[in-house]
Amino acid sequence: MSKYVGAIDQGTTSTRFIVFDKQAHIVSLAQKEHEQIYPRPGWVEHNPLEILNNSNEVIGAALARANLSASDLAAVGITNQRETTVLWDRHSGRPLCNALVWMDTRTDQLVQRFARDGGQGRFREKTGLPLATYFSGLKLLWILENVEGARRLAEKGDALFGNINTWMAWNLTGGPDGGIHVTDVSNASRTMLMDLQTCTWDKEMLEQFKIPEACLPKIVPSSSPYAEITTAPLRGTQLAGMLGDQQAALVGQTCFAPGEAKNTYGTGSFLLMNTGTEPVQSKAGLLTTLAYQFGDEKPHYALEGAIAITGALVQWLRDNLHFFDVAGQIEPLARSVENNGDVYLVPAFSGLYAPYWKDDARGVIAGLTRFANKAHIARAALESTAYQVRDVVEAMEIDSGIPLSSLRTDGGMVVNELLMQFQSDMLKVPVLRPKMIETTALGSAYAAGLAVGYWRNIEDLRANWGIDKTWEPKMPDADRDHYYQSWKKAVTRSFAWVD
Ligand SMILES: Nc1ncnc2c1ncn2[C@@H]1O[C@H](COP(=O)(O)OP(=O)(O)O)[C@@H](O)[C@H]1O
Ligand SMILES: O=P(O)(O)OC[C@H](O)CO
Repeated sequence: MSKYVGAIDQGTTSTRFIVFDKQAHIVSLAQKEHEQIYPRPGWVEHNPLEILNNSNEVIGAALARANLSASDLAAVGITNQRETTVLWDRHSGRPLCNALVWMDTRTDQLVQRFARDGGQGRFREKTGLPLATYFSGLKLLWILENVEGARRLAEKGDALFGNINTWMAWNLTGGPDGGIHVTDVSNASRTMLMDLQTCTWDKEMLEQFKIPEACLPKIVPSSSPYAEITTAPLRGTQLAGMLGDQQAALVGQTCFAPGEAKNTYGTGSFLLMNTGTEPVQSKAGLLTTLAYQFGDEKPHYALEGAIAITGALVQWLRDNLHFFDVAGQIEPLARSVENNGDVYLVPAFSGLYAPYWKDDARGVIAGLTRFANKAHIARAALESTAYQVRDVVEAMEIDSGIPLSSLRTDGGMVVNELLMQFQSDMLKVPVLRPKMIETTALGSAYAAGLAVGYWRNIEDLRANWGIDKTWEPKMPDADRDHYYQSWKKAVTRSFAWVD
């Protein structure tokens, strides 16, 4: 048996390759950011070929760094930014256009069209998702309607649809020369085209959205020996795991029991609670989603509070307003003032996701006075993450009937101690940061490792989890209430901006 397992973590901002050992320690890691393309307000694109090149680069770099070769890996898993949509020519392997990123809002007209035709309730019951610009089905429809030749090729099966996991798997396993065209249940559940109960493409949804089945991948479990990788530098390794990144973090945090939950703080933030082997419909604005399916076991479901913009707001302060040069500098800047100076920043850049689902909301800064300065805005930006997480925690408590007793966290923002303390204060529960915060990559490594017997069962995985640091709530109730009520007021100011 080889010594390690590898994970390709293709996120919104960057691509990582991480090699893990059996105790879930990182043996090697390489990472590279890719370009964010903003052709118009509300549009966000990635170049799928750049992502592919970066992925090959980081795989090569991580292996070289630890002096490893493909034969040292028992298996490889993929985890990915979800919903982001690619359509490519199956003969040339070239994408027909840039990938439409999950936070892109260009499908707002399509959303309105289908909302007018009714169906919202029925779509939600089948797919677990509200009609919104977020999901892949309408992004694919937009490409079919707007990119020349796309529909003709897709109907003949000459153009293939995939989220980033599918795009990567196809390329890793041969591309035009026999690459597998598959997606796992967790990713498929974000297209709005899959029936949650049967885990198959839903004929009625395909018909409604006019999506030709010929371009769709086969839906497979999240953990299974899919195929051998045929391209260097991983040639000969089994591709055996595939999970949307937020579901992967749930697995990486070993939230296998109903009621167990985690929150990942990255570009956006995503709180997922395992609800067991039956889907639970949300009444409070959450998504019902596939969590994972290991081999031929029953799939597990989750309730999800998806927040579009959290870490992306830090990037926006860095790149668009030039407040600082690197993301980590937001913490000393925000700490340089005593509090937010009554400033609230609602980052509704892509509308508001859970629990509001307002496509027509846009960002606002509320409460500005002559007193407010750059540091107050930075502090308000960090705080907006914690308020948004409280919004989805409250919804989760309504839907699950389970009060949150503590929050397991991970993702790029959890190094920010000011944020972690404020989060604990806003939720009035302890916030836990595990020793391993690369839980997204770890989750897909777990899926791949389980498929080939590298780990025997989920008990092996649970044994690897441990806490690095805990933050306890210490803010007086009156202050907590003041902050959160002001936030709720600011949120209403962002509504109904787009006509
Ligand atoms: N010290 C920090 N404080 C606040 N935000 C941070 C900090 N360091 C990184 N970030 C944010 O974390 C995000 C990156 O997290 P990551 O989990 O790698 O994201 P993704 O998986 O979405 O690509 C970026 O949006 C960045 O702005
Ligand atoms: O790449 P991340 O970590 O920002 O995650 C993006 C989500 O998968 C979008 O649904």
